[in-house]
Amino acid sequence: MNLLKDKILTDGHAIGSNILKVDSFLNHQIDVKLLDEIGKVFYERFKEDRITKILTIEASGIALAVITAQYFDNIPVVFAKKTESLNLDKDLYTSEVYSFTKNKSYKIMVSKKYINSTDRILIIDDFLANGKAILGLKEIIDQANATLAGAGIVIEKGFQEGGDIIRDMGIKIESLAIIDSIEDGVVTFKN
Ligand SMILES: O=P(O)(O)OC[C@H]1O[C@H](OP(=O)(O)OP(=O)(O)O)[C@H](O)[C@@H]1O
Ligand SMILES: O=c1[nH]c(=O)c2nc[nH]c2[nH]1
Repeated sequence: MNLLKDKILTDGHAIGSNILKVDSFLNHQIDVKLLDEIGKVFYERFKEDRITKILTIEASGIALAVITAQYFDNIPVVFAKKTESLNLDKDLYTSEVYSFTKNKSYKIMVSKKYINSTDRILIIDDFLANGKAILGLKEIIDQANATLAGAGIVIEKGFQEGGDIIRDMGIKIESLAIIDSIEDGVVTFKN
């Protein structure tokens, strides 16, 4: 997606050779127009997949999931929670995710009320790095006997292992920008 790649080149910043900082438009301050264009592209890539629900993980995936859902006739968005709270149901699907950016593992939780066996789920997230977030969400989808129809990712870091792991599992992934490398502050793309 050229609009996205141009935005990464103009407004993204490398932190070392592993982290891309895109917090001015994607995961802290949000460029709503860009997100809207991203939502349209995800719809084009998954419109034949009979998606019934979008699943993401808090926090960064939520805005993307909501804007994308509007193009799928306002299907529900469910986001996995990372912290226990009094207003969270007790009957939960859970799994464990290691966060690459936070360097720690946490439990993710989804109420059993919100995913069921007839659902065909589209996972939406801002980044794919080592694939832990997608794998954790897949585990929850599997527990619910629902179907994982695919994953829409805004930025895949192609130099980390997640993309290969997920594709080798036969899961459809659509990444709108795939980064080949980040070297001396310069970002190059694969796609
Ligand atoms: O492929 P992975 O190695 O799982 O990396 C991708 C995940 O990492 C980031 O989440 P983070 O833990 O930084 O939380 P955030 O959504 O609050 O930014 C990002 O939002 C993805 O969910
Ligand atoms: O803002 C981010 N930049 C990254 O490089 C990254 N990798 C996983 N999650 C990420 N989030």
